[in-house]
Amino acid sequence: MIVPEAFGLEQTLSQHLDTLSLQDQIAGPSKQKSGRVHVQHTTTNPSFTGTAVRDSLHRLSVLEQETHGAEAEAEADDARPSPAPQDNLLEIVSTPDRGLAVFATRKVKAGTLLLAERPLVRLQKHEEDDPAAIEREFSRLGRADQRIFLKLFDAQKSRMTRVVSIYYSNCYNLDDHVADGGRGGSAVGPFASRINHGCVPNVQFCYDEKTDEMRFRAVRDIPRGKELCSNYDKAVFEVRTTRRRKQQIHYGFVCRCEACEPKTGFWARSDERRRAMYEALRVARACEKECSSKRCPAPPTVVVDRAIEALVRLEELFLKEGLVGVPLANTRKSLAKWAERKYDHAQAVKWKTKELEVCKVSFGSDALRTKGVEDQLIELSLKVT
Ligand SMILES: C[S@@+](CC[C@H](N)C(=O)[O-])C[C@H]1O[C@@H](n2cnc3c(N)ncnc32)[C@H](O)[C@@H]1O
Repeated sequence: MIVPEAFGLEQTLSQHLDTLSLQDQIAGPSKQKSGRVHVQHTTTNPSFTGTAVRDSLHRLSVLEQETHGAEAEAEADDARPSPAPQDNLLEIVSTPDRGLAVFATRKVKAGTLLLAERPLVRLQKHEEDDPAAIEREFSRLGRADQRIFLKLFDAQKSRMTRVVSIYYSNCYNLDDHVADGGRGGSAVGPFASRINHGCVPNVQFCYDEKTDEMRFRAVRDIPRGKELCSNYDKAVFEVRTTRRRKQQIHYGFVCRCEACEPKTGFWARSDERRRAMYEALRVARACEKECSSKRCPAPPTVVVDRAIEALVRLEELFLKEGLVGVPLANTRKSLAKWAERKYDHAQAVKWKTKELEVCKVSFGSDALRTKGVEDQLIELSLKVT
């Protein structure tokens, strides 16, 4: 995910999301630093369609068992531990129009941990803007890892070194996944870097600070042969033309997912749903502003009810559109907060329980956020008479 904040990009409605506690939606590789890079859609990947590409991936998680080469064995020293998913759930395939892509080799259930890998390169928050820091971390890699890194996607060809450009083309933001005072920053993972963007993502990124692992879980059931996609953008409520403009400017590609190039009546109405999401967010945001004003110590019932109505609508829209990961969790979190403001603890428990369900699926039971939600649920339950 990446770090629009860290790379000085426009905030637009993500500011609204902050207030609504919807801030940690972003989940994809970083946008290129605005003003510094002219991103063009180029691919250095081979374009042989439908061929599993395993040459550069011998040390990567899910393919590890079947692809250990002598060289990898020799250099596998500085070695990341084998990731949690041990069987070959995923494969990397070259596509004609979007470079390499990750596919499920068999049906997986929502909540399945698909990938867990330690970063090749990770930077602290204060270093992300510093090309010398990226070069330094790269130079500390073993030769095999350097080769893997240099084969990753490079979104641009000029103005910054290849190593720096590859870092910005593939890094995920870690800030939302660390405890206060934690290290945050961003990281590039060898396998994670091959996951493409989709506007209706089926995987959710999460970083585990304890194990230093980048993890991806299925947020819905994924059929065999389906591509895994994460959402690179926070702004899930934008319509396809806006998304496209941003994708072209910041990443240099045009998404052709079901929401961007609808082939059914249902997906043809995606923009309608996203406009309605935007409107619901706008109303909830206005209520938040009203309630946080100093002149309004206790929120009027009418405002609370308006906010809840808007957020319930938003929740329905997310479910309908299939945005069932972080956006849904954050909406339920906001609903629990508004129910509490109304002293309706039973409703607050209901929404917190629903938030917890999504967190377990999207982040896993041991994730920081999931554990935090569990604690909040216990506290809330004590208030229910
Ligand atoms: C982090 S890389 C993802 C893996 C990449 N396809 C590769 O070959 O390594 C990000 C780049 O992949 C391509 N990409 C990602 N999602 C895409 C999509 N939905 N449609 C077209 N290209 C996409 C873009 O070139 C983007 O800048």
